[in-house]
Amino acid sequence: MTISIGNDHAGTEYKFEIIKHLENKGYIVLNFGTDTNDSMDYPDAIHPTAEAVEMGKAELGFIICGSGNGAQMTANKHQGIRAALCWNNELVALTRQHNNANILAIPARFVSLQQAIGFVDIFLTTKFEGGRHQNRVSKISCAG
Ligand SMILES: O=C(CO)[C@H](O)[C@H](O)[C@H](O)COP(=O)(O)O
Repeated sequence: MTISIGNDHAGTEYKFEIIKHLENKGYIVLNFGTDTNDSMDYPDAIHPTAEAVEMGKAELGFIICGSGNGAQMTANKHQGIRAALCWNNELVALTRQHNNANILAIPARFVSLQQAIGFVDIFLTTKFEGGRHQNRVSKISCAG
């Protein structure tokens, strides 16, 4: 499975640790940066990260910034993206089970690295439940 990942300067440290974790598990990772701690504009990294998932180049994605908000807002501008901002294990599981989220936004300044890596594992191993949830997910996209 191929994973898309991107971050702003607040998420760089966590991004590199998450990439190591994913590659150790055999995933192919597409890294859209940033790879430094120099201040940058998160949309510049998040748009290509989301586009890779939207275009099918990656099955799932992770976006990391300080609060996770800006990254999530940016990713959800892409028609094929359902990006969820989560800060505990239950929220991560639920957004896969109920929303079929395909990108997880991680608030690097508000969770530990250990928590973030745990979120990654839950996100990748939790399946969408379909059924009544599929009807709702199908309505997320604006008509037209
Ligand atoms: O998405 C964000 C804001 O909505 C992130 O938290 C950014 O990482 C944050 O805004 C960066 O702030 P900084 O003071 O420029 O480091």
